[in-house]
Amino acid sequence: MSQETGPADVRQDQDVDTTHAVPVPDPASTPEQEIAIEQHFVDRVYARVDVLRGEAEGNRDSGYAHLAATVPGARYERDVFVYQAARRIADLDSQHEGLVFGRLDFDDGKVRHVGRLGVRDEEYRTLLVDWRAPAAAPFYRATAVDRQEVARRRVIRSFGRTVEEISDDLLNEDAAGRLPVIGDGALMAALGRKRTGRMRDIVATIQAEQDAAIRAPGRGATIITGGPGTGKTVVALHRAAYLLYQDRSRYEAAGILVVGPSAVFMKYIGRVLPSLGEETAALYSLGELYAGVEATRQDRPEVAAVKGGTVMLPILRRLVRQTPPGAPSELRIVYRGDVFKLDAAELAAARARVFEKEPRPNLAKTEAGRALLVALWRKIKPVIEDAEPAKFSRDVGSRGEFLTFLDHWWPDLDPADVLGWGGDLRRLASAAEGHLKKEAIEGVAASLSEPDFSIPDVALLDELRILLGVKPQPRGRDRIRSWEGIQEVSTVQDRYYDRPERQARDAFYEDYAHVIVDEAQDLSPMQWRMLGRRGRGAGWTIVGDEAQSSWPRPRESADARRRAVPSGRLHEFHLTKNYRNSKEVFEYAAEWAKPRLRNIDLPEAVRETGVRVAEKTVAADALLPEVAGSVVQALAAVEGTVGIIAPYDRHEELGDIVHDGRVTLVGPLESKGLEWDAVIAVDLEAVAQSHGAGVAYVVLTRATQRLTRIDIA
Ligand SMILES: Nc1ncnc2c1ncn2[C@@H]1O[C@H](COP(=O)(O)OP(=O)(O)OP(=O)(O)O)[C@@H](O)[C@H]1O
Repeated sequence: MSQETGPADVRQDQDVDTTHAVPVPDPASTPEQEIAIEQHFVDRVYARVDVLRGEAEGNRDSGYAHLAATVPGARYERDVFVYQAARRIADLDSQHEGLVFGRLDFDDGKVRHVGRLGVRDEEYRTLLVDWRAPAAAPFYRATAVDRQEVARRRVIRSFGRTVEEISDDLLNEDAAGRLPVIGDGALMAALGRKRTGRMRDIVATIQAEQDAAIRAPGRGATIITGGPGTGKTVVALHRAAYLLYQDRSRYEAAGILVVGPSAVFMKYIGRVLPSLGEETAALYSLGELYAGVEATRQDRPEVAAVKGGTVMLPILRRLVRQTPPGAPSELRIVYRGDVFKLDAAELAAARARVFEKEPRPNLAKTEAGRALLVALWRKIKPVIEDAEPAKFSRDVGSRGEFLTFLDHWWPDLDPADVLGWGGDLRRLASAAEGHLKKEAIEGVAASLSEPDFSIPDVALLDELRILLGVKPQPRGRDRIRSWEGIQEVSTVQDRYYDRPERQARDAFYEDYAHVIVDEAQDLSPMQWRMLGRRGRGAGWTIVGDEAQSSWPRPRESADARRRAVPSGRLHEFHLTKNYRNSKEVFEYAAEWAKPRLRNIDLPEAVRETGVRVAEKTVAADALLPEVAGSVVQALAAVEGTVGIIAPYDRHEELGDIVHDGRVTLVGPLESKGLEWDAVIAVDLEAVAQSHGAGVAYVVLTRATQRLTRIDIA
């Protein structure tokens, strides 16, 4: 299928009529009657979608392309089906979230329904407007002050194909006698729902300030800031879906990269885009952006602070130039009856000459062979006066023993091996001389000698890939699927949740059209460099909250960010309402954080629960029973998830109490971006001491309903 016949054909714009007729409303109608009215409409949409699905299934077998080219109108059918229905309906069905979720009643009596995708009726008139279309904007933007001719906004909540609930918002008071108003606020209902451990889309309740950020232009850099729980993550994901809708051919062909802090976080957000009917973005955590590595280990904060800094650049450059372990220290050859040798110092000098010509060792093998021959020639020439350089080079340069020596002396280097050299204290000390203090060298060497890579190591590996000149691996076919027909639909879910499939492109792919960075305040300069490489020509969406930062040198990071993100137009948005925490939880967190964090950006929490934060202090040996008891209480008090956030050195001790599927135990850094209905925050002062007050503030702002803080006496 060609991109040209893509979604632009099925976009609904303001210049076409996107409203449709409905029975005249009865202001005295009951909730049940109103639900029945919406159910009737929802049934009609699904019936239409089923027809399209059936037709497409038939068409697939009888030569789709041919049909599309010859039958008038068939192109439209094909587009609707292949680009929208086939890709999305299976997802939407299995999400149990309604295809139709919104309705606008205008002052003139016309009605527009808004849904997860656009659907037209038999006569190609709009039945349902895609939420991303301009015609859907009033659903999110209209307010009592700026009504945009909207009299009533209705949120329709369904389970699968069944309408369950309606919630109305009357914007035009004068319409009260004409329109029924049902329900009490879709937003509050959504915020109060139990959490399942997977982030949900917010398509039915996007707020106006969020909508503006979602619909910002794709090019240039969009910066979204806001305190905890203001919806930065969820907005960034809706933005990805919006960009795909806006310019599908561009964003699908070149790709959108979404980067978040940890694998746990990527799993948490992994369902949002499919539930919006999109699954072609590549979702990577910072520990996964080097192909073949899935780092989840955190370094100790002081080690991470060194590894993430640009101080690593000169150190890596020196490391790359070191003699590889196991390289021979002497070259001997026999030429015309005489023995000639290059000793360790001469070999080192030859190595240095190679680097003068080509700094990337993996691209310098020919140069390395040449340097050895030149060094040998300098010895041979005075001894064998009639020797000819060209003949000498040919003879010696093609000998098996010479080539074998070259292979050992100048092996192809793998970034993982070279980074591993840093685990050798002597080697690292030599590379880091003049750049790092002794304790820092020892800490980094100890961490690099671990058997697995840590998250900060991934940016170092990526830097080494460039410094070494690693040849690009044959990339194979991009894992973007071609969506030629209906077969694709049956396994969308299976494949999506199969981890590698959320990574629609390989980790080294560098030509993204858009890069979305979440929790950007935590990116180290080395991580910015790694991301910058992947989005040289991209638009960027950068989302974060400085107060929640765990990176100790924000200026250095800001500088690296400026270099990574191409200069261009800047679009800035600031979100002001906290939708996650109850007022009680957030006020507690804010009071704790205010004296400890500068320039803190405090949003307003919109929801009250009446449940105050519980504080307990226990002796160290009583920690386990206290946490266990709090977990039991929390499980009884909330319907959804319970999170224990504890310093890493407590995990072994506390691991035993995690039996219930609703309970998770995470470290402070993994809690970033996540949320639970109830949170048990263990030893907050220790968290603040080792990771900084910003991370402790993160811990305090993860609970939607209940927070228990357990300190150690
Ligand atoms: N308009 C909305 N309608 C319903 N729920 C919303 C809305 N906006 C945000 N939420 C919910 O609020 C919670 C917080 O959102 P999100 O995680 O995106 O915030 P954040 O700003 O990234 O938070 P943090 O910086 O603390 O990690 C989520 O459960 C999200 O679904």
